[in-house]
Amino acid sequence: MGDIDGLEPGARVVVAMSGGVDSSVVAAVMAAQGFEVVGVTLQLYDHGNATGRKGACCAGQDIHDARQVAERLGIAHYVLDFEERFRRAVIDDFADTYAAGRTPIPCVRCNQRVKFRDLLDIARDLGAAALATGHYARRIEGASGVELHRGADPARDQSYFLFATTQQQLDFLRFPLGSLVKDETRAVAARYGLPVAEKPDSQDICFVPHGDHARTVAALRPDAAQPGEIVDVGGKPLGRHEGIARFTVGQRRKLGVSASERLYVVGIDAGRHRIMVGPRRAALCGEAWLADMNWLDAEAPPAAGLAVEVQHRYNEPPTAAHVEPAGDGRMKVRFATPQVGVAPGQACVVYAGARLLGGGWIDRAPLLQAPDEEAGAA
Ligand SMILES: Nc1ncnc2c1ncn2[C@@H]1O[C@H](COP(=O)(O)OP(=O)(O)OP(=O)(O)O)[C@@H](O)[C@H]1O
Repeated sequence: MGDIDGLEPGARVVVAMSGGVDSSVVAAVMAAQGFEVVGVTLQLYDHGNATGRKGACCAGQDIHDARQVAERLGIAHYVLDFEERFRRAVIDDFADTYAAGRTPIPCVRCNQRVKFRDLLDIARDLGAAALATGHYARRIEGASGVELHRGADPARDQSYFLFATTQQQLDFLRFPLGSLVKDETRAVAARYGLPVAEKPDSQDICFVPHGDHARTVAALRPDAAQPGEIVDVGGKPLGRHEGIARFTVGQRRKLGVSASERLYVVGIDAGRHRIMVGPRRAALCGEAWLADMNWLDAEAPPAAGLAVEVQHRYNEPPTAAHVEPAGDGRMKVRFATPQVGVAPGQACVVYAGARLLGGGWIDRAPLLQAPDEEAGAA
């Protein structure tokens, strides 16, 4: 297992332990290699709040699992109450983004605002030489600094969620699972007799029970759950919906309208609680404007018109594109092939092969065929 390079033998390392199999394996392997491992688990949310019992239900189980793994390994382990910070930095942003008709990615916000900021500071305060996580991404020492690369397991690669990582954070981080595939991780867990070796993979968004994100948003921002109209690109009503938070641009399932051809969400008008749908040709987008761009190689922002590959959604394959400054602080991406599902709020991440160069938040993604004015654009 690679990627613990640059650390002195026996150095103190903080491992971010979620209670899942991945970070448990990181802790086990680093402890076995002689590092002084300090496990830290963040209490991020608590579905047991309603019962008044702290740590009840899922979050509590994960903390319990992390504690058991730490005991088994004989390492120090701390649980930190981050609920308030996580709510402010991640959950509120998640709800606000949906309420604005956009599609959030809470995992990036969590890495950016919680794990790689507050937790990283705590690791430094604890005198650690590094903060290690169970992310599937590779960190490679390059000629001009540390580079971030896709994880070796294409089905697990999490580099997309790490696009907002700064060079300074990357210097301190370690991703020891980056060169493994998940089956290997589970085999290592079994070899070390970790109680979580068979634990199922965690759900998509840790703080959303049963994957029902619309319900979570509705509880926080009732406005996003207001019913509204579903219209075609000409503004003609086709049906009704139960809240804009149930939709993302590019969505084609569970639209609740029947049509002779397959329909996609092409726009979400939060002000009018309106979802606009259209056939594939109406859903195509040739360009996107990215805000809050983060380049990992700060010395070398790309030349105008840099030819790269971009990924505009986690589950989307990368696609050829040109990236250039838009002149207003944003970056403009021109897709070589028009794309469907370029959703404001998602990240558009720029790669050169397996190397992650940077990324930004999709701010605006105009459709190739502008819809009628009255229908309301994305
Ligand atoms: N509550 C938490 N406390 C501390 N670290 C965490 C927590 N949640 C996640 N992490 C860290 O962030 C990494 C990536 O988080 P993610 O939610 O994607 O986990 P995962 O891929 O399901 O991994 P795992 O099997 O370790 O849960 C984890 O491997 C772990 O190092």
